Amino acid sequence: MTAQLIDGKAFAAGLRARVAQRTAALRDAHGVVPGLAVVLVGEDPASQVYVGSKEREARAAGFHSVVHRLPAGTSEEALLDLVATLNADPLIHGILVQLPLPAGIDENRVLLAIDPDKDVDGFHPVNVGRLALGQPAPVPCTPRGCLMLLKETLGDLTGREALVIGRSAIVGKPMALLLLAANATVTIAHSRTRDLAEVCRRADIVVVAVGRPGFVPGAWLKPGAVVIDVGINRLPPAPGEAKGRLVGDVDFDSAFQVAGALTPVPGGVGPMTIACLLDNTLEACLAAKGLAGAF
Ligand SMILES: Nc1nc2c(c(=O)[nH]1)N[C@@H](CN(C=O)c1ccc(C(=O)N[C@@H](CCC(=O)O)C(=O)O)cc1)CN2
Repeated sequence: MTAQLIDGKAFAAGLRARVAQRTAALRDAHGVVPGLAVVLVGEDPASQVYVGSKEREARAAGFHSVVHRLPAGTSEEALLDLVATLNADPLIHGILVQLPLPAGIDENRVLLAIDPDKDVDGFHPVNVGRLALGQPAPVPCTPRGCLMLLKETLGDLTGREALVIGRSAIVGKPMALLLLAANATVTIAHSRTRDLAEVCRRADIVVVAVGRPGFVPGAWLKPGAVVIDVGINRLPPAPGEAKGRLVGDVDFDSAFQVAGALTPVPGGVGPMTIACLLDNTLEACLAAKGLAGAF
């Protein structure tokens, strides 16, 4: 038996369509249009692609969509001024500063400047605290998308042994909190974890976010485990290729033989990130208008 492929691309398309429908209903009933501002500093090629997709998908959902593209040499103070302007803009309900920022800009200071109620990335310390305390908060988009795919695949996660490999603030830590809130038994593994293969073999759910191509081989997996691969790594181009292939943090071919279900790269977790961003923005807009839960 080989693994079921978890189609994040299709799931994300469905989520985007639901956001677009709710957005149209909100506009028709109240004349309110969700506004998303994305800030990109510098010319990182991958970030340019992601920000372009965010702009396009926000428009397609019926949002007021604004992108601020700033040169790499932008000062931290200028960026903070822009964030303050967006915080005060009543047409903007969600603000996202694309990461990574160029060296020399203090990422934590910038994220701290975003109004927590407009922080559709869920990276502000207030929202991190709310998530840790189980209070309503915007949830970081990638782990939120992973949780949706897990629930779609497994249903109730109660009592499942879940392993998160990676402890970043953007993926690993919020992922562990979300799994805990879903009543899974959660282990976080990282670069200092001893005998990772053994820890992995006990897990019903494995979420991998380490940024190392093919890091988890099929031999580490419990047969039937559900594997969520967050990694997006571009390999060097093979002879005759213009661009290298995209691969995940899981060795797909060997994992496919052992896992019960597995996300592909591309087409797994990645598309969920932008779909969840749209959903977080709509929720932020509804909350700002006192309409949470109404659409
Ligand atoms: N402020 C933020 N910065 C970054 C975030 C984030 O959530 N907030 N996440 C990543 C990048 N990211 C969105 O910003 C992102 C990554 C990947 C994808 C995606 O759809 N990937 C495709 C493949 C795309 C390709 O061909 O290159 C896939 O996996 O199928 C969307 C968004 C870092 N920065």
